[in-house]
Amino acid sequence: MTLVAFSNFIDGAFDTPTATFESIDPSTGAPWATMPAATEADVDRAVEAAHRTLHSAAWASLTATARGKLLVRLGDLVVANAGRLAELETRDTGKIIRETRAQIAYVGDYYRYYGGLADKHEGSHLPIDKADMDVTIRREPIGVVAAVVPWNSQLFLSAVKLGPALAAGCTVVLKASEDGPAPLLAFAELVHEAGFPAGSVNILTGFGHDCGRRLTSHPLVSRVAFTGGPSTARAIVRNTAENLAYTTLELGGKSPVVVFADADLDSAANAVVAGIFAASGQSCVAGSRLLVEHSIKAEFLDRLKHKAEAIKIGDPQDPATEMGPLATPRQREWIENIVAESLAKGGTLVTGGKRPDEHPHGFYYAPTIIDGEDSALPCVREELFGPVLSVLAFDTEAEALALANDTPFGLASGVFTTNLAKAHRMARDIHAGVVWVNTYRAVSPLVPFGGYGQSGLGREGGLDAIRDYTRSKSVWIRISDEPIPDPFVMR
Ligand SMILES: NC(=O)C1=CN([C@@H]2O[C@H](COP(=O)(O)OP(=O)(O)OC[C@H]3O[C@@H](n4cnc5c(N)ncnc54)[C@H](O)[C@@H]3O)[C@@H](O)[C@H]2O)C=CC1
Ligand SMILES: CN(C=O)/C=C(\CC(=O)O)C(=O)O
Repeated sequence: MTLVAFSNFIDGAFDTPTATFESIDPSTGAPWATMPAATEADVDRAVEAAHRTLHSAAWASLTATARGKLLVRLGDLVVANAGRLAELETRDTGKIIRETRAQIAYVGDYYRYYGGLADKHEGSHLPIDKADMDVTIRREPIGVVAAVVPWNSQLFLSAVKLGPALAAGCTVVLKASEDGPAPLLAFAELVHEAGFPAGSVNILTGFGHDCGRRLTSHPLVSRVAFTGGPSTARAIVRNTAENLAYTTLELGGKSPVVVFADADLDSAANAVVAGIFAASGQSCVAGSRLLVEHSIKAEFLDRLKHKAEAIKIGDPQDPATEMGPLATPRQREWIENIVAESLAKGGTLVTGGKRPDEHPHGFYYAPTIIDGEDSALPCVREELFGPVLSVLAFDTEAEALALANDTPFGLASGVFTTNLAKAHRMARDIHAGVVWVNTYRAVSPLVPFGGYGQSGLGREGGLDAIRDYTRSKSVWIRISDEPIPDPFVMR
């Protein structure tokens, strides 16, 4: 079978790669494409192009309004090409087509949102406490941005970086994950078609230890926007010791979903399924810890077991499929090891815990529920990034809250109750960047997103994200005609 060949997009052109690697279709386990493995020299060319463009007359002459229009155009192109990009993402990552189509069509709204904001983030004029001075604060683009993303939801996770970065007037080098990079390399064609000047957006893929390391430590990079795992985040922070780049980190989670006895249990069960089995659990916000009130535990687990066992597992390109494979064999082995260890240490398997017999090829893993009853079990502590739900029970609201916060992570959470006061108390007291009440896994370009603790640093989405791609310049203008008084004291 002929493999489809992809290229890096550097300085406005698609390169002939010097090194390549094969990309595997997770639903078959067979290679289907060759991807460029960006070398350190490729990274240098991309960063130099971004830096040159940032300081070019062409970029400087693009007003914020004009940049905004380019972003809106890019959003429109993403929507128009959502079907094609979705097929590529599904092929390269195994994420089901139902989800990739819908998610990518919505990604268009992220570019439109930041396009609209491009000429609305303003500097300020200060009511300065000195009569002979006039002080304004300019907000200037921070510089060249290195955006580094993982393999799940790559178009989405790129949009929350590229959108505010370009709106702020930065130029960007975006590194797609070495796992499933096809949709981002195809997205580069749309950047080109939208009319962004050569060098303003560069997109490449390669491995973390050389391409990622060089990019995030490059002396011409001023800003790193990273999404990925906590151990990679530590490596990135060490890399940025070289360039002192301002860095934001969107990391993993072990998000609790708290179901009280007074909840609408049908709705809660659907939300729990959405939280842990959608995207085969490969979501940073996966609701991987179910905390359920003791009095309804048996009934609720029974509902979940039936729903989990009814999930249609299959070809991710089939619109009827509800759960596809995991993205990589490495991911599946990690999950299998943690599940085996958790069962050996006393966890009770409610359902799943194995590769589905009817899918011997590809990296499939069955929807799995483990009744924990011990919050020290590895499946309760570790982020699995897979379709594995751990269940713990509580008797009181205080106990539910303590369990919810019993994790070094703090990305997302869900609370299911019909008691408004209880919902507000839980929303106030849960240590997480997002609390969903009577819903789960809802996102919007308008809403900031990010974690507490080991789940990261900084926020993406929403108005304030643009600010993180700017830095302030304070301009002091003396407006007195009198000569400067005593030169030996601070003004
Ligand atoms: N908070 C959020 O918004 C999200 C967080 N994630 C997290 O991402 C993780 C899963 O994705 P993976 O691809 O396995 O993550 P990963 O951390 O292994 O890789 C992420 C990216 O970092 C690059 N990288 C690896 N080593 C590097 C280095 N030394 N220097 C620079 N770059 C390097 C990789 O090539 C890839 O592009 C999970 O922990 C998940 O929770 C995933 C999606 C969203
Ligand atoms: C990051 N996110 C919300 O802002 C949710 C995602 C993206 C991801 O995990 O990659 C999701 O649930 O898929």
